[in-house]
Amino acid sequence: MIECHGLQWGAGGRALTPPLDLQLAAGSLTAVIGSNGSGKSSLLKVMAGLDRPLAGRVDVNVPLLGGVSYLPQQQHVDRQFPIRLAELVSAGFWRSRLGRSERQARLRQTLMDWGLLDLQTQGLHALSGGELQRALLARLSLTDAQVLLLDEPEAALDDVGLRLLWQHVERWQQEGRTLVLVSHNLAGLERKNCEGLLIARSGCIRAPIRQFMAERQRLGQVA
Ligand SMILES: Nc1ncnc2c1ncn2[C@@H]1O[C@H](COP(=O)(O)OP(=O)(O)OP(=O)(O)O)[C@@H](O)[C@H]1O
Repeated sequence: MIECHGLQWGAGGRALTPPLDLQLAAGSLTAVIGSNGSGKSSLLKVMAGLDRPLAGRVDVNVPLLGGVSYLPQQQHVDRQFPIRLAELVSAGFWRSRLGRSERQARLRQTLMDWGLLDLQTQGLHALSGGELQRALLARLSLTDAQVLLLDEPEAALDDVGLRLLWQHVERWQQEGRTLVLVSHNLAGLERKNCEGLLIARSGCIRAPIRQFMAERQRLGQVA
């Protein structure tokens, strides 16, 4: 579903890792891990088509428009932008074929699912960090995209929010969607039994998260 061929990425013309060759199957869940500044978010942006690679290429076997959904880190959201929470979430309907009444029903249900119904008329500037994160995830959960790229989806969420997130991740997997998420929460990922991709200057390593946990001492800092 996602293939990287000799991929190099980075800022200011400086590649962050040696060339990466990678194949992620449809329906897979991959956690991108690595220390601060190693290049995880930058990799996700290249996969999402938001940044160009320095070398090599990424092939995503779905249309980039509508086939791929990207969850940014919330510091990239302009909180002064004059829209209400419900309008932000509704952006998930972009390219949807649902009619007006179906959209209204689905929006209401999604706001309820994420505990946001009472906040739907609130401006973005008036939301807490966790509320904004839930809204961004609610927007993502309205899309039909087959590829979901999530940059630190756990950020700012409380226990209830985390439970909702992982319930959705499970559902998206059952629906056969391909998920790539950036995380620093290795212990949490180990419990989900997911695949990892360690981003490091010396080279990227792909292995189950439990293996990274087991070899933490030998590998040094991995998240
Ligand atoms: N717009 C930019 N201009 C210049 N350098 C940048 C830019 N964006 C990122 N970088 C640099 O590229 C490197 C990788 O950044 P990136 O955000 O991908 O790291 P990360 O692994 O996601 O880090 P973190 O765990 O801290 O979120 C860092 O050294 C960062 O300073």
